[in-house]
Amino acid sequence: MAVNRDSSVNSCDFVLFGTLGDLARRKLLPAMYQLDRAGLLHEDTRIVGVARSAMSQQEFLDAVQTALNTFVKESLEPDVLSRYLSRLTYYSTDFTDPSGFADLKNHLAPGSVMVNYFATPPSIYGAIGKCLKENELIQPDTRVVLEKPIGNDLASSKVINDQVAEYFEENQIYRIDHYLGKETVQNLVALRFANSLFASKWDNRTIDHVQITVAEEVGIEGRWGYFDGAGQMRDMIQNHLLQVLSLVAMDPPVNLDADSIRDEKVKVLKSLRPIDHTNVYENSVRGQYARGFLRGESVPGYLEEEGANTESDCETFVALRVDIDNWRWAGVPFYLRSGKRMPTKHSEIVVQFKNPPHNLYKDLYKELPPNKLTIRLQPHEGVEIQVMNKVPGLDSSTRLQTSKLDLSFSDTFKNARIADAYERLLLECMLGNQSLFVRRDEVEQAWTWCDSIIEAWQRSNEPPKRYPAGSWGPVASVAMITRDGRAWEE
Ligand SMILES: NC(=O)C1=CN([C@@H]2O[C@H](COP(=O)(O)OP(=O)(O)OC[C@H]3O[C@@H](n4cnc5c(N)ncnc54)[C@H](OP(=O)(O)O)[C@@H]3O)[C@@H](O)[C@H]2O)C=CC1
Ligand SMILES: O=C1O[C@H](COP(=O)(O)O)[C@@H](O)[C@H](O)[C@H]1O
Repeated sequence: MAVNRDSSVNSCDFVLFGTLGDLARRKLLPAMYQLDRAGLLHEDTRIVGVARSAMSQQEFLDAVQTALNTFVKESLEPDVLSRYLSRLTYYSTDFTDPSGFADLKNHLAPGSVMVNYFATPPSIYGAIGKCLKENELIQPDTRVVLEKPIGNDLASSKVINDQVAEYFEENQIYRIDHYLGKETVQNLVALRFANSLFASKWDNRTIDHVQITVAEEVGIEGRWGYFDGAGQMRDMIQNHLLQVLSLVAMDPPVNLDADSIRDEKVKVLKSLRPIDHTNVYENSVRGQYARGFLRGESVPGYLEEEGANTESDCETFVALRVDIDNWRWAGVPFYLRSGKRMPTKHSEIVVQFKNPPHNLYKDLYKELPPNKLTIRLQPHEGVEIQVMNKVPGLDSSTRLQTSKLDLSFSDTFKNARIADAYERLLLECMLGNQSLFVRRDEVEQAWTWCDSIIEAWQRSNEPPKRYPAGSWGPVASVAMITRDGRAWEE
């Protein structure tokens, strides 16, 4: 059943800064096409692509069509394509030159809400804000969408947030974490709060521990320049994994309003037990992939990637044991791991429940296999519950077996298309709903916690542990969880 809310999108001027860049071509322009195809763009909505290169309108349309041909999975529908292309205009300027913005208003429709998407390096967010302001292009209903990373640490994130805050109020700022746009991540909230089965069993009385794995098969995809200055901690943990953890661990929000949800998420982030030089060895593992095999093919190690600097100690894998020091989660560890060049792309949350207080089947099992709730984020999106069952039969002694209640999205919601995360996020932004976007205090709290770990790693001066590409990371990550008498879900 649909949540009752006004989903009609007002007409927007969607102004895409960095329209010729990788993100715009791979994700944003295709996502807008899909929204148009689904009838979710107002007929007056326009898309203004802004970039530095001089280019004619026709050359721009050709470039967009090439991007759509390459990155839209379905074949393009001619009538949708022509409607979509007719919404587009190209505007060329340097984003740091206010005089270059003088004509931009001629591309905007009076009465439309202006949604500015900064698909550019964060270092120029402030400069673009200044140019918009000086050209009187910022109204109270104007919005701005910011891409990650917001900074490289707490200090630099504050600088970027301060720069943007000079021109936009917090209720105008939409910070992207594309994991929040994934269907399965949104389903987490529904699963937790629309089912009494879970709502009443979601704390340290029933749950033993939680695992969150985001494994990527890809390496750094030619992005050495960016990635080597970031590493997996900043690239994935600081944002995506901590956002997922917050949704798993948060208390029930008062309602589904953006700030109600974000208030609860930030409380979780504030309750994360700090990891610093005193406890970093027990609670963290850093790894870096070496040459290995993926699907039978030899793949290069991190230090052999294009653009590589052979000295780099940058991590491509992180495993963490995280404690949440609050009433609900005291004594329940959350194990997080994320890495590049894992055997397969595979992201999931596993909630492992405690065993019943007394084992009636000790003749069969010294310890009963635990109930597990697995939320498969991607691929094969779905939810699975591991339960114990009696094996049918007239045997004199009872036999038990673990089996799975499997709610695969593709089987359950037949023919439902799983929208790309950016489609959902762009739509919500045009609707003016900030609940799937990250508030400033969340970003800064996440940085505070991650900075302490990064600092402890730097202080220890220990290089990351090597793991062969195509494996599940360094053995030290297995040792970390085994010390607690637990095991990673494989
Ligand atoms: N690509 C991805 O998958 C992801 C990207 N991001 C983030 O999104 C943002 C954009 O990334 P991406 O698309 O990969 O980057 P690109 O470098 O491919 O694109 C950035 C665009 O910004 C333009 N630009 C930069 N400076 C100026 C300027 N002063 N004036 C005018 N144009 C300028 C560039 O123009 P020109 O070509 O003329 O230099 C380019 O078109 C970054 O913050 C990145 O971290 C986040 C998640 C994933
Ligand atoms: O933000 C990022 O995410 C991708 C992984 O996203 P997914 O949707 O494919 O799971 C990651 O590869 C990239 O390094 C990072 O910047």
